[in-house]
Amino acid sequence: MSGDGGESGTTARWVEKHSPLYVQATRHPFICRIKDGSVNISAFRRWLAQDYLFVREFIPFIASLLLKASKESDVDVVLGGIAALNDEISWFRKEASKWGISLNVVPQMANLEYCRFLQSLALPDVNYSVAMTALWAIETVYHESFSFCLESGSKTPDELMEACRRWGNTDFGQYCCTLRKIADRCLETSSGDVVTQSEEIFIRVLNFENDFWNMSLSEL
Ligand SMILES: Cc1ncc(CNC=O)c(N)n1
Repeated sequence: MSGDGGESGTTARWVEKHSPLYVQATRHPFICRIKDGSVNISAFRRWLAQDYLFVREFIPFIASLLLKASKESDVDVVLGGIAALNDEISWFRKEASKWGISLNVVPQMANLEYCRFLQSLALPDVNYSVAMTALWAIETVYHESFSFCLESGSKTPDELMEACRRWGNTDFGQYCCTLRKIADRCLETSSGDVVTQSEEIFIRVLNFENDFWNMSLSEL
């Protein structure tokens, strides 16, 4: 991170300021149990089906960012994110069939609420900096969580490695780093009101991610 501004930008200050919440979202018991090999496979199966529904809702949200981006390089980055989702949707279908899971499930409350939040952020009047902060936070929580399961010494079960690599790999980490730089650049020239709104959105994303993991762990 050193030298790329990662320590000094607005987003880095927020991660520091809200670190208990950030750690809760990125080192959740669901993730820790994947990493130590003790995860209940039925929890993983529940997560997979629910996350597929989430990703379906994530597509219109990221498409809304494509419409709002004006800088050519931002358009390229967001377009890359959309292209990756195309591959991701195929992966969910393949993974579901491997596990014998139906993707035609009812969204649970935590998922419904998170998806409703995404829909509200996709509205045309939502500021670009606010929406970009959300995209950075959503992607970064997944990267930080799943890359943790790939660290040496992890006992991540073999059959879960593909999921962990999908969001934990260094290319995805690079994408998150690029999103962070875009968000920081936008926030630098945003009004105080927009900066405040963006920080609130960051906090809400962390809470939604935490609730999503809780939902995946809960016995139903
Ligand atoms: C709940 C949640 N948060 C973030 C991501 C990662 N983004 C796209 O895949 C995800 N799949 N699910």
